[in-house]
Amino acid sequence: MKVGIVGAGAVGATAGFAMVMSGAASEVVLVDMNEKLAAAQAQDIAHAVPFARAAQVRHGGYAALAGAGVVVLAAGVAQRPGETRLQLLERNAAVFGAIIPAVLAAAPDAILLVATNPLDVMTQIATRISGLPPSRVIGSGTILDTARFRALLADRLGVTPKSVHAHVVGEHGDSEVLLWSGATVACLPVDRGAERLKRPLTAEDRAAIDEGVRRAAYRIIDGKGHTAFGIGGGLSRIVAAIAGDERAVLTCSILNDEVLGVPDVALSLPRVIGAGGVLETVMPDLSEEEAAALKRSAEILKEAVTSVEKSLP
Ligand SMILES: NC(=O)C1=CN([C@@H]2O[C@H](COP(=O)(O)OP(=O)(O)OC[C@H]3O[C@@H](n4cnc5c(N)ncnc54)[C@H](O)[C@@H]3O)[C@@H](O)[C@H]2O)C=CC1
Ligand SMILES: CC(=O)C(=O)O
Repeated sequence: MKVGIVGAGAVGATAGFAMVMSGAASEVVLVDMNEKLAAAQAQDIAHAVPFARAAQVRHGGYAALAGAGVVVLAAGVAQRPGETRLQLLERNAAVFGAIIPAVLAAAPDAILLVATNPLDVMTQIATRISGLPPSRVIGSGTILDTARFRALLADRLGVTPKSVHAHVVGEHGDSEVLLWSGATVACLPVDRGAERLKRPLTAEDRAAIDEGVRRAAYRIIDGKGHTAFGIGGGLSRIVAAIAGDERAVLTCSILNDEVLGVPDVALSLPRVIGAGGVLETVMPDLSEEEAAALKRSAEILKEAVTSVEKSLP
């Protein structure tokens, strides 16, 4: 599948690299207002193709996106150390107002895959600006936070992350909700599995994992200025699910009609992803505490989107 990427910075370029190395995309086109950067990133990724499956990688203007099945939106500004994702809102909303009409003029049938932060609000804004159905405007959402949760739990339990089934829902950001009640390992609820693995989970372990997931981006940005590898892998995974019509269950963000009484809000829930984009949404069973936290997350996002809606085109 041909994939366009608008925004050839750290996230866009790493996603392109991951798609080429994993074989998720057969063609990658990078577009950026900084054409010199897009050209350099495309060349650099193209030089990895001999080590991967055959793929074409190039840069271009918006017209070069024609025929793309997915266009990743990774343009905009990133957090500075200490800044929250929601603080980026106004600056990145203006960027989407400029780029989405240009993307759709060139690739009207593409699924939009949003990476720009604040992720959920940008997904909602992209849905509104594009006029596409929510199933075709997908935010990477908590696919990254879910990966972080699985990685930290797996490390604590001494197993591979692929053997840990645990999800993060809600905002891709500070109010995200780790679903401990549904987490499993070795066909057992995670607490029982941990005991049988002789690595019981204490309240302190859970708190440390929660903090490790929720604060991961802040810590990485403090150390290296940005995050890119985790999200690059996550975007590539979503593209593979669409390209292969996999019906994979991934935690991604789309505009929901309603979440726990909060209307018209984009946030992440487990979604079935295939050729048409989001094919189904599966509301998980939640403990009372998790339901309250998810509702709070929806309210925070609704407040943020309402604050920026007036200035939208
Ligand atoms: N969804 C997620 O889990 C993650 C999201 N992000 C977000 O991804 C976004 C990109 O982050 P980075 O790649 O680190 O930033 P970056 O600054 O390295 O790249 C952004 C690129 O967007 C381009 N750009 C800006 N305005 C544009 C426009 N109007 N048209 C075309 N190109 C434009 C810039 O020239 C730049 O090359 C940020 O909002 C960041 O917060 C970052 C990590 C994880
Ligand atoms: C920056 C960001 O959103 C992340 O790494 O989670």
